[in-house]
Amino acid sequence: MGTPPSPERRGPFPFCPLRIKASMVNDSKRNLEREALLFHSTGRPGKIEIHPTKPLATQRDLSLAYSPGVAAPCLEIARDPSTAYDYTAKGNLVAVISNGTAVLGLGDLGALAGKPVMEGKAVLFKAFADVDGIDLEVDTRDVEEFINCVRYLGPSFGGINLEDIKAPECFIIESRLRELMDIPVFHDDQHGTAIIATAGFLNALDLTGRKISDVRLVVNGAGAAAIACVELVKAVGLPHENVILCDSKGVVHRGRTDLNQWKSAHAQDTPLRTLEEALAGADAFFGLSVKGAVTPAMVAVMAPRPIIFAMANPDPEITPEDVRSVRQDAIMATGRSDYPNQINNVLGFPYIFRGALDVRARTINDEMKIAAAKAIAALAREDVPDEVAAAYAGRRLRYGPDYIIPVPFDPRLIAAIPPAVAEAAMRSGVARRPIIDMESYRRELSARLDPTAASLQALAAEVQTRPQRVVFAEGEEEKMIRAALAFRNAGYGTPILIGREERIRETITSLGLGTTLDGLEIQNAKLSYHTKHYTDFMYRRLQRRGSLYRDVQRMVNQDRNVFAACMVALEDADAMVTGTTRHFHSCLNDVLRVVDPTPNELVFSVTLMIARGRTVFIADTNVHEAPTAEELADIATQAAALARRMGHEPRVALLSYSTFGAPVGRTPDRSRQAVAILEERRVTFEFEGEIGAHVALDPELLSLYPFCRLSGPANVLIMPGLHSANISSKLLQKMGGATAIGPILMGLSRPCQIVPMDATVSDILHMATVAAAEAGR
Ligand SMILES: NC(=O)C1=CN([C@@H]2O[C@H](COP(=O)(O)OP(=O)(O)OC[C@H]3O[C@@H](n4cnc5c(N)ncnc54)[C@H](OP(=O)(O)O)[C@@H]3O)[C@@H](O)[C@H]2O)C=CC1
Ligand SMILES: CC(=O)C(=O)O
Ligand SMILES: [Mg+2]
Repeated sequence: MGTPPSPERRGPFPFCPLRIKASMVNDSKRNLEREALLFHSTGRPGKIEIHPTKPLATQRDLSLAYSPGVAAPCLEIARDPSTAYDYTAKGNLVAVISNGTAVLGLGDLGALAGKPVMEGKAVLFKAFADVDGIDLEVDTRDVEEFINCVRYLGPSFGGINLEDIKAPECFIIESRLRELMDIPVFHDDQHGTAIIATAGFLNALDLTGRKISDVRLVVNGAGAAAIACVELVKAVGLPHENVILCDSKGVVHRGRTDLNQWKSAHAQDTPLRTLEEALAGADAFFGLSVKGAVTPAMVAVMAPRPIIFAMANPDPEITPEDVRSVRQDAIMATGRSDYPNQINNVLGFPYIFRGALDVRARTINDEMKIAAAKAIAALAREDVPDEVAAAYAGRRLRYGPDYIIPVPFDPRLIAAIPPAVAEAAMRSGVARRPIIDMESYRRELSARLDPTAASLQALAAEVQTRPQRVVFAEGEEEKMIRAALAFRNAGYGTPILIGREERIRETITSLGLGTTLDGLEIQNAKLSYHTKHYTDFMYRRLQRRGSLYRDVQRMVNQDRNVFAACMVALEDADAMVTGTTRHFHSCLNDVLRVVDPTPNELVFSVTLMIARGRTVFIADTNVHEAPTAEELADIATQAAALARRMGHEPRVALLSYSTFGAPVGRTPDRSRQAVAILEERRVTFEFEGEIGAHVALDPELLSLYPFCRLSGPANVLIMPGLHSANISSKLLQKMGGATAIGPILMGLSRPCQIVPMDATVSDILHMATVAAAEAGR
């Protein structure tokens, strides 16, 4: 590793290029599995926890939340059950209920083993549609026992999302529970899948110029998802005789005596017996069965411009690569997020329940399902706004064969699907609380979502299209190695680990993270052929700042941060990340010895805090102990620019303990002067101060100051000093349960990021991505 590369490997990036080999693909799969296990087990095990929405700190709180006060809402609800929606969480709460008999396409794993999927669905409910989901795993395969367990849960929830229950039991369970309960009961694998598949199908028909009445569809799988998909496409116009269904025994035909009533309803009088025979000349294929059920030879004989939706999870019936090997004219979709056209019920259930809950629908009927399918199909045909396209950079998000369905991180989904569902519920008479003003409902829906997830996704996508060489300075540390491998596997570019190759290799092997170093680069500072060049560079910088040549030589040889920063400064790498073994300031000093600040910018840090669906940018969380008014104005300006880059229209508050002059003091003066400087600079973002955090974040308190120039609660909080910024962000994390992204180091002329010492692998990966995105701009 320490020898110079051969001349032909020199160039803008004089190191080994990223090579994708079979061993890397296997490693990547193994890494994903290991990372998934660590993801689920790190910190508090699992993916969800419950937060109270009311204070419970005093005797008074206790007597309101619990006995004796709680008696009042109990009596109100007893008198008028509909007030349960006013006094309890019922109206926004959905139970994700499973017995684990058809967990994804993995089969009957049982109730307990299905729990990670159900927790995942609960998380998606929250993240995409602000619905509170809770998973309930019911440990029985007996239909009656299952029904009896669920039927009495109605008072607790606004809706029931049944998940991963195999056919045919799921049909009986769902239809009986729908009769027994007066809240929506929705089997996601049936209807969620059917809605999304139908939306994609309508668009694929449109793009291939087919009329639904002429199309011949073959469906592999005759279980929950497949039967529901067939029923919905028939409901939108596909003739019954045009659909051939296959199960594990082949074509579902009239001559079979082993069919249940749900399969029988779709059986055809046909001589066809196998999937292969059925696919000859077929226009379209839906796979809702198992991995690998379809071969390239089968799709080779389909009609011209075939529509192929291989939706088994986690692995499709046939991969897009295998389809492409025989059919370049196919419209191809899978259930996965790593290929174009993801036909997955994640696009449906959060939003369908959002709409149904918001009108307190009694049920989710066919009108609501068809309205959802049409809304999704219509959204895909609309022009994709820049911020959505940016989140999937490198993918052509324009209505066409590779974009027949919106992408999951499209923030327009929440304003498009729930209103369609709610309107259909009102039209079909199942809405118990109709929405009068649809326009303001749409606005409310958009405001429910925080743009941070989409903007982080945008950064990741940006990096995937412009991969970068990122130095992971503490290259022998386990967390850094794991983050570097994740960086490589995500296609973000080449990670460069600083350290001894043998040590790094041993760690990778002992972690079971594969055997290949392909796509990774290792630089041992002591042996590197760069050392001389870097030492000369550093000596030029430090010779008049008290350093002898030998001091500088030792620094480059022994200090990984200095070596890594030299790589970045001299453009042997694009960005760096460090911080897990030394304190922030020590790392920052190392970096500042090598990398200059951007002219006219201040070096400081911003931390994004995400709590309860709201993001605030807090600055300066790490660098300036007592910023001057001028510095506060610079921090405000640079932080506002970052917020804007991340999809948030900045509303900057210069915080203090004082609000508009009360009480007076020296610290508020600095914030007030900073506001005056921003006024002079005629900046193009909203700002206000000095102002207390409680006022800046609360629209009601803000309304007490009608002259205040913030149009809504602040989202960029400029603290008067390091103590308040640093302490409040840590308090938010530790006591408020906020998620932190950062600190993001601002104002350096080359991208270098320093993670906190307790950073997780995901934190390091996030910051490497932030640094790489900055390098790519
Ligand atoms: N993309 C998405 O959003 C979704 C995808 N799915 C996927 O659909 C698949 C089925 O799920 P679900 O309907 O819930 O499960 P079910 O258990 O209800 O149904 C499975 C069906 O697959 C059939 N099957 C199994 N092996 C084969 C085979 N080799 N050839 C043909 N058919 C076969 C079974 O046949 P038999 O009746 O003879 O046993 C059964 O009809 C899973 O892979 C799941 O991940 C499900 C929901 C959503
Ligand atoms: C996506 C989903 O629900 C499934 O594969 O079961
Ligand atoms: Mg499922």
